[in-house]
Amino acid sequence: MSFQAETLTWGIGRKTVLHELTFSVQPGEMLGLLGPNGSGKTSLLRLLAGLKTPAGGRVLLEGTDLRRLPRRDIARRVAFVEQHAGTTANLRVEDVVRLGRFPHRRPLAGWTAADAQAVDAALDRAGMTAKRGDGWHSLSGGEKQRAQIARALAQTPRELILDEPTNHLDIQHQIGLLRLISGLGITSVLSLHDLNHAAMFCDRLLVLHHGHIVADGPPAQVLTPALLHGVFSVQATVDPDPQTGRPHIRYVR
Ligand SMILES: Nc1ncnc2c1ncn2[C@@H]1O[C@H](COP(=O)(O)OP(=O)(O)OP(=O)(O)O)[C@@H](O)[C@H]1O
Repeated sequence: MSFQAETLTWGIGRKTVLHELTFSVQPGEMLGLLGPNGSGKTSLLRLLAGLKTPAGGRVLLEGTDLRRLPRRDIARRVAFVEQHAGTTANLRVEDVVRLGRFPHRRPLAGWTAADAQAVDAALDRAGMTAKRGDGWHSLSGGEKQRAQIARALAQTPRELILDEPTNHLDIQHQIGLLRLISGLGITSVLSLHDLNHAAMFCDRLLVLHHGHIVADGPPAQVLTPALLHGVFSVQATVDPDPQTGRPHIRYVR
């Protein structure tokens, strides 16, 4: 098992945001996290990345409670692309991507050929090689997003967590990014708002509603008209795509 959440609960002040969530993520699986605005997706992703501490229950990473793992050990294998991640420093794209190597570097050790190779490969996979020398502030929103993804890939993670990674991307780059993630062969957990994209690429979908898991399974099992109406308050028909057999949603206006 990559991640296991056991009766995971988190809240802020008196408000419980996530209610006793139990689920697991298999190694190599691409898990899509769906839910309306405010349903708790970002909170859950931050708990999985060890950036928040559960109020109840726990998160296990390959069987070990995240709270027992040093931050650096987590960073060596789990990469997190946050929503609105950025930097105020005037760094070049390449410098931002190089930050992904930090958890792998030993104190006083220099920059190695393996570090350079990981950065080059990450820039290439994220389609950012041509922009590597550009200043952060000169990038468009979508380019910043892809540079953050390159930073995460430079970390050579075994688990990749992404919070709405297709935000700000044009359609070509949305599809390209989801294809890239699904082709990595590593465990990934990502929140998405485009349900058809989730159906096209994810192995499994987990749906949150008011901080509760209301569905967990393969896309064809999860994305039913009843769920779309009950959770997302939309009328839609769902048919299997003739080529892939995966569900395709048509919304009713
Ligand atoms: N630091 C915080 N302070 C106050 N409320 C918070 C905080 N973090 C989360 N919440 C609340 O928890 C709930 C879930 O928020 P979260 O950002 O996890 O939802 P989400 O599903 O990612 O939403 P969206 O799709 O809009 O990004 C919201 O009601 C939010 O206001």
